[in-house]
This record gives sequence, structure tokens and C-alpha cells, in this order.
Amino acid sequence: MLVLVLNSGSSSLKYSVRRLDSGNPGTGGQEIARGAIERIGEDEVADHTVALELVAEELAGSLGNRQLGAVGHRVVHGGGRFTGPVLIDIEITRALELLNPLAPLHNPPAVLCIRAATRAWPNVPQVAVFDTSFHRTLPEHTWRYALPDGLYRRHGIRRYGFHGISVEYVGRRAAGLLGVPWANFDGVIAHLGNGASATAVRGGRSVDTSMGFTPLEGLMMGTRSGDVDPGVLVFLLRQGYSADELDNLLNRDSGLKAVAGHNDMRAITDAAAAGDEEAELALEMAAHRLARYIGGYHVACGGAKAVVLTGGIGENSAPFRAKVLGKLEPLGIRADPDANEAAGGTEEARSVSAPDSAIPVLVVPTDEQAAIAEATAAVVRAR
Ligand SMILES: Nc1ncnc2c1ncn2[C@@H]1O[C@H](COP(=O)(O)OP(=O)(O)O)[C@@H](O)[C@H]1O
Ligand SMILES: CC(=O)OP(=O)(O)O
Ligand SMILES: [Mg+2]
Repeated sequence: MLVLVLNSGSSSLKYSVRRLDSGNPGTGGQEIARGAIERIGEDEVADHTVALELVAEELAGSLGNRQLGAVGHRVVHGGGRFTGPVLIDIEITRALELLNPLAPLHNPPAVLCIRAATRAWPNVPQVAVFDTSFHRTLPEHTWRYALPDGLYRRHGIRRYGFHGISVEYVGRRAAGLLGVPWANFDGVIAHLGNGASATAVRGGRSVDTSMGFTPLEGLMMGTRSGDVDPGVLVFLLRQGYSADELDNLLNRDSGLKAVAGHNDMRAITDAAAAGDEEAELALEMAAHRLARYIGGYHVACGGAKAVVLTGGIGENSAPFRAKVLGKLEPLGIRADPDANEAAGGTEEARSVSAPDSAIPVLVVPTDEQAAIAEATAAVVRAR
């Protein structure tokens, strides 16, 4: 079955065309074409609508007259209703659209992709695969906010967690590398892209994660603040900020961009190396918070047997990894500087920790597209 996967990230639109046979389940099939429009929101690619036009042109070339068997979409927020992949129809598309305000950088472009694919291939089944599904195992004491119960019952205000497709994919790969069955894997997995989160995995299940009701909580990100005192929001509301202004402030104008003037990690580490103090401060803030979360999740997963780094930054930014690894020394974690410099830029997973490190630190390239293709084919076959 030929599967097209569309992955709307907050700064990227990635696609992959894969051939999946029922003979080799679990592999994500054979990739026939792939591509990515990156740095969405900057000058050349204003938004996901423009990115989707570019992808459509590329796809027309690479698909030729091959027939698609299915289209799989990454949908970041599945809310309380979607705990696993689903076949998309008009009602489901509308339900996903209702979740737009809860993932403002992600669900709107995903719905855009679903509608565009429906127009382009009206008879091809489409499947939504959710970032939130892997976190359905969160125990109540981590998904509950210390807020009145009515907010959960009336509005579904609870922690959901995101990046689950990636976290499960790299976690399984890491467990394989360590020779541990996934069901026995305890570790901390950090997905560091334009959005960033950390997850505590215990026995192959998510038991705590840094993103919450929306993909805004937790780590400092490209354009998102991560954790801030909610008192700041109350204060700003009283100063006359509107909901849209707060939304823009926290989701689009904060994080690395607010401190370093830019959300691209490549530009920030280059600027820091050239002596730019704001860039250096932004790196220090992001690394400090990540190290603190990793320490906390070491406890939350009952003693991590590994730390796993992935996502555009986790896979490719040796300077940022070096900073974080240095801060993990109190946990007995020791970096291998040469291995850290060498890791990245390939599909290969690498250890970046020294042989005497208390636990290994692994860089494991993610492949959300492969995982989405696999889930999509499974749903379509079971139809
Ligand atoms: N070679 C690289 N070196 C350092 N950072 C990189 C590199 N390639 C990508 N990145 C960073 O990865 C981030 C984007 O990650 P990605 O996972 O693709 O984003 P998204 O969250 O949109 O899916 C950006 O901050 C980008 O600067
Ligand atoms: C959930 C999320 O933030 O995703 P991304 O990192 O792809 O923007
Ligand atoms: Mg991403």
C-alpha cells in the first residue's frame, strides 16, 4: 500500500511517501520520496498554506501516476476523545477543528492538510495519528492540575502531553539498542525541535511529560515560553491584554526568539560562538530548564536507565547537547565530547556519553513519518 504522510510541525511541513507491505510490519515501509519545508513563518515561507502549495508541487512530480492507498496526518491534539489513530471523515475533521484553539500552531495547519488532501484524493482513505495518544497512560496524579475539578469536568482542562508519536518511536529504538524489551524500558526522552518537551517513560509507558493542556507548558522552545508563573497572565489581562494578544505573546513571540531574537538553533549557537550575549543567555536558559526537567523525570520514572535526545535540535545541535550534558553531571552523567561532536546528520543512533557515565545518553533520530505511515496502514487494513 502506498501511503502519503503529512506532518505539520510548528516551523515545518514534512512529507513522506512510503510503500508498506503487510509482510514486514513495524518498519514504516520503504520510503519512495520525502521532503520538508522548513523555517515556516520566516520571510521565504510565510505560513503553512504557502508550505502546502510547495509540497503539492513537489508531490505531483514524485508521485507521477502512482495510486495512493492512504494518507496519514500528524494531528498534534486529540483532546479527550481521540486516544488512538482514526479514519477521518467530515465529522472527525470538524471535531479536530474544534481542538484548534488548544494547539494553535499545529491543529489548524493539520486540518488545512486534511481538507487539501480530501480535495486532491476524494476516494483515498485518510487517517489522523495523534501526538497525545502515547500519553493516555499518564497517571491521574500527573495529568491533574491542582485546579477545581469542575474545570476538568466542564472544559477538559487537564494535562494531555504531546510529541508522543516521536517519543514512542525513539524510545522503542533506544530500548532495542540497549537490549531491553520496550515493556521494561525506564528512561527520560527529550524531543527538542521548534517545540520541545521531555517525557518520563516507565515500563514503556508515559508517566509524566512536560507539555500540558496545550503544547505550551514546560521547556523553553523556539517561539513558546514554556513554564511561566500564571500570575503573569492575570497581571497582563488586568493591563488590558486581549486573549489573542496573550496567545501571540506566549506561542509566537516568546522562547528563544524573545531572548535571542531568533528561533533557529543554528543561528543562535553561531551567534553565541561569536560572542553574542543574548544568544548565550538564551542557550543557558533553555539548557538549564531542560536539565532540571531531566533530573526531575529521572525520579519520575523510578530511576532512568537512559536519557534519549531527538528532534531537530536534539539530533543536530552538538553545542546545545554539550551544554545540557554538562549540567547533568550531578546525576553521574558524563559526556564523551568527541562522540557528541560526531553525532547527528545521519539516520544512525549514537551514544554521546562516556563509558563511565552512570547511564547512557543516546541521540536517536526520530521518524514521525515512519510511525504515522505504520499506524495509517494498520487502520486502513482493519477497515
Ligand atoms: N543542523 C542543525 N544544527 C542545529 N540545529 C538544527 C539543525 N537542523 C535543525 N536544527 C534546529 O531544529 C529546530 C527544528 O526542529 P524540527 O524538529 O525540524 O522542528 P518542528 O518542531 O517544526 O518539527 C530548529 O531550531 C532548527 O534550528
Ligand atoms: C507538539 C509540538 O510542539 O510539535 P512541533 O515540535 O513539531 O512543533
Ligand atoms: Mg516536529
